[in-house]
Amino acid sequence: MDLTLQISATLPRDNLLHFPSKLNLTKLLYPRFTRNPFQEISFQSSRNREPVLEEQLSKGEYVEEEEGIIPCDDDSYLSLNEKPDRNLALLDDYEMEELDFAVDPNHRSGYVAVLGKPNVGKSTLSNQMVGQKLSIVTDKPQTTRHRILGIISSEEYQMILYDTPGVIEKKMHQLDTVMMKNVRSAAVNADCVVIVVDASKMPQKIDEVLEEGNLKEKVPTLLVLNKKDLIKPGEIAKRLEWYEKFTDVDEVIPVSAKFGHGVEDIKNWILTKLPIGPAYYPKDIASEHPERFFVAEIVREKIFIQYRNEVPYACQVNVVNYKTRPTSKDFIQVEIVVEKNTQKIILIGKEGKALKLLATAARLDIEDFLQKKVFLEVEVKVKDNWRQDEGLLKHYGYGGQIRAL
Ligand SMILES: Nc1nc2c(ncn2[C@@H]2O[C@H](COP(=O)(O)OP(=O)(O)OP(=O)(O)O)[C@@H](O)[C@H]2O)c(=O)[nH]1
Repeated sequence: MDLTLQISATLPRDNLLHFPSKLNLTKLLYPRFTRNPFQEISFQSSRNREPVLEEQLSKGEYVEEEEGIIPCDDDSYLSLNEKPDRNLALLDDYEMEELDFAVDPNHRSGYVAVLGKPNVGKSTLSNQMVGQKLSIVTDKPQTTRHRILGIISSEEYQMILYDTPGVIEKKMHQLDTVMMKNVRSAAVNADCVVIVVDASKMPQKIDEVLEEGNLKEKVPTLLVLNKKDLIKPGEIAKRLEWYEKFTDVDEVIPVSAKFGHGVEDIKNWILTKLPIGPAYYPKDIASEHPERFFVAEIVREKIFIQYRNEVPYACQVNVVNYKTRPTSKDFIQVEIVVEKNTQKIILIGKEGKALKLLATAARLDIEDFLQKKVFLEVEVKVKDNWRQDEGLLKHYGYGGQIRAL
């Protein structure tokens, strides 16, 4: 039984990202894990911390919580690696009863991997399908780093969507290699695959994407010809013909993800490919990622929008402290990790103006996302070559596990 199953079986159902039934808002609550009560707790202020402890903290062996610095056990992490066993189901009795899926023998559910090269519109499409912005979207390639899980439910079905990092040929950093692993692990569990290409570009073979996805046996594959709004109808017909002729996919559908055109056609295609079976998640849940994951992604999106060239790619955003306060604004402390001091200087800007601008833009979006006021504190740190450091990459969640608290 993997960790995801255990979590969902033991946690109250309010701990996942929900779609409230009446309000068209998102309420996010992140999983709270029970800690081993016998775990040793040490108190130490950050000012006079031992260097060894500092290193263990940065490697993720220890974690700083309200009660002090405590050893970080596996229970502190949420595994997003495995596809849960449908028969064990993630649902407790209450949820099973609520879903009443035994009554509907035609209910369908399954996993869908959204694959493609960078900047083709995978995240835009995934957000449109989920009906909510879960993945960040920018005009720069390679902004998606993790697999982002989005859940689309109706009475008759549940589609579990993985938006993945763009497939790249040249892997410059260990981070790129890990990102491609995330593509593979999304594809390997998929019941069907959606490959997105940019219709405004000359047609290209999709072999590289298929190879990176490591699709062992043939799964139903849809090719989505995105950004059709950028070309003339006659051109769309030509592209369609080319992809039907030169790729081994089951169907080609032209869409404009940005404007939502054709998105329903994609959903209908997926639906015919999903196996019959019960839901994996309660129906009002939109994602399994915790609140802090989306907060970090919003800050990262703002970095991509505000800064140019290499700087955004050298940034890692970590939420180091997240306190919900019933009587005042929630307190969120974020660190931006860069690789060089020169990048830190650019991020902060003259008299701290650039960082202030960034923090304000991020705070406004976070408040919009969480539907509540927050106090956001942003700090910039330098960690040489973090993109090459396997331990740090794992700690930052690139190994398919993210901090749950
Ligand atoms: N005109 C037009 N632009 C689109 C469409 N879909 C996406 N875009 C734009 O294309 C750019 C890239 O979109 P993303 O959704 O971030 O692309 P991605 O494939 O997830 O990118 P990576 O993170 O590099 O993998 C953004 O500027 C989007 O606004 C579309 O249908 N029409």
